[in-house]
Amino acid sequence: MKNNKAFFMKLLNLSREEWPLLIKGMIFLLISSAALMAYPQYIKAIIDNALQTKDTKALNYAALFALGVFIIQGISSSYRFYYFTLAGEKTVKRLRVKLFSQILSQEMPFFDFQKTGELLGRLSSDTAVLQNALSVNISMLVRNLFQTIGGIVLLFITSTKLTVFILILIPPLAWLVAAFGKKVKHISKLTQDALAVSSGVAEESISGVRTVKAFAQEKWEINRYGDQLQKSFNLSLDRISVVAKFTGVVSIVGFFAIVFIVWYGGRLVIQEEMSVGTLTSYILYVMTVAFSAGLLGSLYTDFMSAFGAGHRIFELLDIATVNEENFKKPLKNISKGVIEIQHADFSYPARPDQLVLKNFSMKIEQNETIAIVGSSGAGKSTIAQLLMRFYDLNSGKILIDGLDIKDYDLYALRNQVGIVSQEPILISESIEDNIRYGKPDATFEEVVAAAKVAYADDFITTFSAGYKTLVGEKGVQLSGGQKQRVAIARAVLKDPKILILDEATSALDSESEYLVQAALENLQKGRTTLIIAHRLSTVKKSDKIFVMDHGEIVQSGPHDELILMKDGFYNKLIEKQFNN
Ligand SMILES: Nc1ncnc2c1ncn2[C@@H]1O[C@H](COP(=O)(O)OP(=O)(O)OP(=O)(O)O)[C@@H](O)[C@H]1O
Repeated sequence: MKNNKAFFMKLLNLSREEWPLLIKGMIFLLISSAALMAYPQYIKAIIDNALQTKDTKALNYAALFALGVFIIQGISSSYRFYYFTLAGEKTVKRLRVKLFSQILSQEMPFFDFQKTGELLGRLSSDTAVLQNALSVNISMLVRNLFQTIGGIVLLFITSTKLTVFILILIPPLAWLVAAFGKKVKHISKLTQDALAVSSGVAEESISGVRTVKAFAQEKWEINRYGDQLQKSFNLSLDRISVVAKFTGVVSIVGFFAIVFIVWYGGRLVIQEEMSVGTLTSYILYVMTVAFSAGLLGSLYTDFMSAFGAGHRIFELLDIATVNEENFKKPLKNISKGVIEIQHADFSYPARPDQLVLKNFSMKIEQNETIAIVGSSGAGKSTIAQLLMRFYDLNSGKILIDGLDIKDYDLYALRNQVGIVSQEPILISESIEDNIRYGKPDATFEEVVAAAKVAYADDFITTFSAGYKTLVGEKGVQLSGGQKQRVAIARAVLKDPKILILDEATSALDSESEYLVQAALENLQKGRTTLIIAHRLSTVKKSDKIFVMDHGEIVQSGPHDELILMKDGFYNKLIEKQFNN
C-alpha cells in the first residue's frame, strides 16, 4: 500500500509539467460527462411532457434542448481527448529521454548484468503502456467513476425503491467480475511473457542474419519463431474462451436485470407510483451505470499492467547513476602519457570470485610502444578496459603521469585515452559523422586531414557521396579494412596522448592490411601506445613486450631478449600463435 502511494507520487511528479493540460482536460471531461448524464432527462421530458400530453411545442423545446446538450458534449469530448492525449505524449517523450540518458550514463558493470532486449523493452513498450495509463486510462477512469457514482445517485433520486432492489444484484456481480478479471490477468501475463520470448527469438535471428544465412538455417529459425508463437497463441486461445464465456454470462445477467427492472418498474407505473418517462430514464441510467462500471473493470487490468511497467521504469530511474564526484575532478591534462599499474588485483563485478588480474604491475614510459601478448583469456583486454576506467580495481593503483586515474575527471580521462578495437563499431550515419565522433567540434578540413593520415581519404573520395556516404548499421556497407581506417581516422582526430590498439585477429587481405598497418603507424607517432598484439610483426617492432598468463606477467622485455630464453613462455607462444 505504502509502495503504491510512493508509485503514484512518482507518477504525479513525472507529469508535473503537464498538470495545466491535465486540469484543462479534467474540466472538459466533467462538462462532457455531465452533458451525457443529462440526456435521460431529455427522454423523460419528451415522454412525460410531450408524448403523453401530445404537446408539439414541448416536443420542439425538448428536441432543441437535446441538440444543445449534444453539441456541448461533442465539443467538450474532443477537447478532453486532445488535452489528455497531448499530456500523455509529452510526459512519455520526456520520460523516454530521461530513461535513455539514465541507461547511457550507467557505468560498464551495469551492462554486464543487463540484457539489451530488456532495456529496449523498457524504453519502448513499458513507456508506451505508461503513456496510455497517463492519458487515455486516467481520463477513462475519471469519466467512468464520475458516471458510475453520478448515475447511482441519479438512480436513487429517480426511484429509491427500484434502486435498493437492484443494489442486491451488485455483490454477486462484482464477485463474478473480480474472479474473471483475475483469471484473464493471469493468462494475459503468460501470453505477454510468451510473446516477449518469441520477439527475442526474432530479434536474435534478424540481427544475426549473416550467421543464419551462412549456415542456411532460415527454416530452422522460422520454425523456432513459429514454435514460440504457437505457445502464445495457445494461451490466447485460453483467454479468448474465458472472455467469450464471461461475455455470455454478463449479457444474460444484464438482460435479466433489464427485464426485472421493466417488470418491477412496470408494476410501479401501473400502480401510478412512477411515470412512463421516469421508468424510461431510469432504464437509461441503469445502462449508463452498467456500461461505466464494466469499463472500470477492464481499466483495472490496464492499470495493473501500467503498474508493472511503471515499477520497472522507476526501478531503472532509481538506480544511482555514476558517482557524480567522478565528473567534478579538475580537468587535468595528460601531458606525458606515462602509465604505471601497481599491484593491481581485479575481478569483474559479474564474476567476483574469478581474479582476472593478480598482483599485476607494469610501467610504460612516455611515447613508448609496448605489446601485450598472452593466451586467450589471459586478461589482455581487461587492461585496456581498466585504463579507460570502465571498472575500478579491487586493490592496487593505476597512475597516469603520476596521478591516480581516480583523481582525473572521468570524461577528461576518457577523452585523452584512445582505443582502436578489433572490430570497430561505427554508427549508422555518414563517414564524416563517424570520424567526427572523435572530436565533435572539428572542422571539415580537420576531418579530411585525419582521414588522410589514416589512409582513408582515397577510398572515401571514390564514393559518389564522398564524406557524406552513409555506412549502414554498425558500418556494414564498408569493408573490414575500410571500417578500420575510418576508426583510425576517428582516433587521429581525437588526438589522445595514450593509445590502446586492440589488434584484429581476423586477417585482412594484404593490400588492406598494409594500409591499415601504415595508418596505425601514423597514429602511434608521439603517443604512448599499448598494443594487444596478435601479429608477430607488431610484437617485434614494439619497444617492450609483456607476456601475460592467467592475469599475471610472466615475462617482459624486448623481442630480441625474450626470444633468447628458449624455454620461456614467449617462445612457446610464438610457436603456437604466430608460426602457422
Ligand atoms: N565483462 C566481463 N564480466 C565477467 N568476466 C569477464 C568479462 N570480460 C572478460 N571476462 C573474463 O576475464 C578474463 C580475461 O578476459 P580478457 O578479455 O581480458 O582476455 P584476453 O586476454 O583479452 O583474451 P582474448 O585474447 O581471447 O581476447 C576471461 O576469463 C573472461 O572470461
